[in-house]
Amino acid sequence: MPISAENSVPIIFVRDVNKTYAGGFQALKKINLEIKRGEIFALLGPNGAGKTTLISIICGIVKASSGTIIAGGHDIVRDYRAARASIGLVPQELYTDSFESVWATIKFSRGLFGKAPNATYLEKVLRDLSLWDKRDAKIMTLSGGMKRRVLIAKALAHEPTILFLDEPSAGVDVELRHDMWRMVRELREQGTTIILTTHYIEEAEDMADRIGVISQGELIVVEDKDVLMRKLGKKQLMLTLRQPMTSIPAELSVWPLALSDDGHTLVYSFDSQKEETGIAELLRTLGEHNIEFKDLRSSESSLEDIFVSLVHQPKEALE
Ligand SMILES: Nc1ncnc2c1ncn2[C@@H]1O[C@H](COP(=O)(O)OP(=O)(O)OP(=O)(O)O)[C@@H](O)[C@H]1O
Repeated sequence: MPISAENSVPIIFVRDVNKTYAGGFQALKKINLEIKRGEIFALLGPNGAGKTTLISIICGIVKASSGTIIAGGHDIVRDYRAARASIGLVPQELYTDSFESVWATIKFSRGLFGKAPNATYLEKVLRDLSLWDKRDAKIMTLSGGMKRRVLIAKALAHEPTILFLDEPSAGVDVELRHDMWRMVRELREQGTTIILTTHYIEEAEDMADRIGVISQGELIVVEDKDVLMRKLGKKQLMLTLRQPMTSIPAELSVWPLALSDDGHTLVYSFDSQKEETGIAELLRTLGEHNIEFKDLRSSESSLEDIFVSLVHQPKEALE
């Protein structure tokens, strides 16, 4: 999407949002977040971290205890209808046991947001989701996967500029996942902003422009995916030894080395950001001590490794 003054303004502002549920549990702690127009933003976090709560607040389903949210230029409390009209939400749960047909349901959804009928657009949405043949079927007769497709069609029926997908891949088959991600990419190309939560971290690694990590109600990181991977990613060099070891020799104790349980592999962790990785010196030192290896390979941490270290030792990971 071309950069212009209009699309450089974030499409969602979340300011100092707190949420304490009726029982006294604080699910969100002072969340501040800006979502850029036209980006794919992945919100990651372990179970119960507060992802659905945050999405539900932005979509006006749950009320924040304090704080302000502007979505699509509208305050979500003072100007709820206008804010909500700019948002499409694909929720986690399937509450679609309706007697209505697929077509009637999405037509109704569009009307709810005050949009003029547009059969051509709705047909495209159904075709893109392979639902066109099912347009006259009653929703309650559809399979779980088909119902999920209907939820996506419903969310898109009023042509929202912001689309939320809450755990879109949970329990869906490969085909639907492919269709969904193809659509998401297409929507992004047309300028739609997409915010998703997912437990499939490889998916966020594939799809997202930026990543937010939420843990115990706090947003601990918001970063460009590539920057995050570069900044927090660690590399490892694995050396398969010619002779297994029972422990790391004392002369190598200054090196950050680990030995595999079977004693066959030495693992050297290094910071790929640094100019000096230390590999050349390590290999020289091994040679001096007649430690021979028969194979050598390197690996890079995945977003999943980074996510796990962030959630378990946020301070260490961010230092
Ligand atoms: N209506 C509610 N009343 C009280 N506590 C709630 C309510 N809804 C959610 N919570 C609690 O708030 C916390 C955050 O829940 P939330 O559903 O936002 O997490 P999540 O990150 O979406 O988790 P998951 O990955 O499991 O979907 C959890 O501890 C949950 O038990």
